[in-house]
Amino acid sequence: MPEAPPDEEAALYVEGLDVTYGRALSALRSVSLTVPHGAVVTLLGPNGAGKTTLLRAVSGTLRLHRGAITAGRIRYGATELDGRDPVAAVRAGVVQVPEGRRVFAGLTVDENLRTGGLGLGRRRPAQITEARDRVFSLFPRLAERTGQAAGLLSGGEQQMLAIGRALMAAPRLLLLDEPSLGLAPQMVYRIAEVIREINAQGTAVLLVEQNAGMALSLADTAHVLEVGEVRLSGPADELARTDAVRRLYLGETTETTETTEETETTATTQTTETTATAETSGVTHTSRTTGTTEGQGAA
Ligand SMILES: Nc1ncnc2c1ncn2[C@@H]1O[C@H](COP(=O)(O)OP(=O)(O)OP(=O)(O)O)[C@@H](O)[C@H]1O
Repeated sequence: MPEAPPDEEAALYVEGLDVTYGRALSALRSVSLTVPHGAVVTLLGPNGAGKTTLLRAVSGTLRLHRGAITAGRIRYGATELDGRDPVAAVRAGVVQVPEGRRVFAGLTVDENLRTGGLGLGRRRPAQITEARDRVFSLFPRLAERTGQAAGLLSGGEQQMLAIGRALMAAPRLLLLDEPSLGLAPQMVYRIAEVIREINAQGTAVLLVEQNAGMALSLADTAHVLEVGEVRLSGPADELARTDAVRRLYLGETTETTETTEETETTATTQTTETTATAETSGVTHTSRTTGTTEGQGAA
């Protein structure tokens, strides 16, 4: 067994990150967060908030989408990640499962899995077998369908395959973009179980999810992104009790709860010049002064 890295060497640090697409579109502003070794961290937020952009920046796939980091930094342990080099991210142990279950429809399950971890260069056959065994123990259905074309799998099975392919690179940090999207409730439950299992085996997870209930039940820490900025951060269970999250992301009609006495910065606050943060019961609200407010519902 390789020696486990010290915690800080297997943690993701995003510091003051700005990302733009093209010349004009600012998608992220001053975003900072950490994914500690072995943790599950979730990003919530409405459509267009910048969640996928953050995952792309970390996985080095920004340039493929004509995006670029214009300020701030990302590092995984000692490795600097610049948003432009997916191979560097994979080599550092950071692998993304993109939204939309992208599998190679014309290739078999086995061939799809073999494309996982290609950026790692030459690996010993034993390492590949070990990675495949891990995938098959998590997803026995894939083991039964190794010779089947991926395009003929159900939506849930394709999602399993997409996650399985990422696991073939033996990531220490897995980036998951909307893994439950469009799946039947039973399959959503299964995917949640799998995420828990992957994490229990020592892989940290940065999870983007529209299904906030599922995401908050899995995560240690949660951040709410709105219009490119982190607006709320804290332990997932505490965030789940705030009025803003209950109303906007968990679909509840809220009355003020016993646990949240603070004035909330809701999803409706926009724009800004100076930043103020207030901490109450572990939840950090980041609000911007001089802002206008305007309704903006959750997706
Ligand atoms: N390739 C691109 N080119 C230009 N603008 C983009 C591109 N990808 C995303 N954007 C814009 O960047 C902003 C953030 O988008 P992003 O997809 O990161 O948000 P999101 O929170 O993941 O939303 P969703 O849940 O809809 O995927 C949006 O305004 C979006 O329109």
